[in-house]
Amino acid sequence: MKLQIADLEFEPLIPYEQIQQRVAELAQHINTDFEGKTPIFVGILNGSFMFASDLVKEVTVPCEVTFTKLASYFGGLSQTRTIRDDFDLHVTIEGKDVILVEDIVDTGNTLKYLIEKLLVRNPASITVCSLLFKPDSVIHSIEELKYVAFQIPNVFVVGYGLDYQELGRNLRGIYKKID
Ligand SMILES: O=P(O)(O)OC[C@H]1O[C@H](OP(=O)(O)OP(=O)(O)O)[C@H](O)[C@@H]1O
Ligand SMILES: Nc1nc2[nH]cnc2c(=O)[nH]1
Repeated sequence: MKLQIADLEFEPLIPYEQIQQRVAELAQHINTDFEGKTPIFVGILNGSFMFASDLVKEVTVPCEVTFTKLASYFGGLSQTRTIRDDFDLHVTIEGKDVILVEDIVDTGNTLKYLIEKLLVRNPASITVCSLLFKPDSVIHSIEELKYVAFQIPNVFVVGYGLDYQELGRNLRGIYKKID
């Protein structure tokens, strides 16, 4: 089933059921790895809102949940050089185990920026959990990236929180751009 979003066509890549299954598996890993701890999940808005919501529902260790907002694609297909820091974390992370929740790691630029910013606040640890990872696109490798639901090729995707021109975030599955 093809999908038109603004001027581009997309086709299905990952169905909703498969996403739910992998999200539950990642949460199980987190439950095991963070047993006895109280991590703080930090969702990176906008793209991570749906993933963060589904992920924390499967988490059974006590945890905090908060969000920060960064943007650099501004609805387009490729990254601009500027990272816009829309809103910062307003909770202290000193001494806490931070789990950053991303929808996608592409060049790694967003996470590099955010991790450098948060490290000076002296968290106990920083770990990254991302729904999608494009290994062929990485410019900055992120050693904190421990949990990945799906590795995908270097294609532009929308759905399940991800947008094209701010559209498509509400789609249940993930769709890839048709060339
Ligand atoms: O690894 P990178 O190349 O930095 O790309 C990943 C970032 O790009 C997207 O954000 P975007 O700027 O599109 O903002 P949004 O989450 O509000 O859609 C996505 O949510 C990641 O934060
Ligand atoms: N919507 C969307 N945002 C991105 N940010 C980095 N890569 C992507 C992508 O493939 N799709």
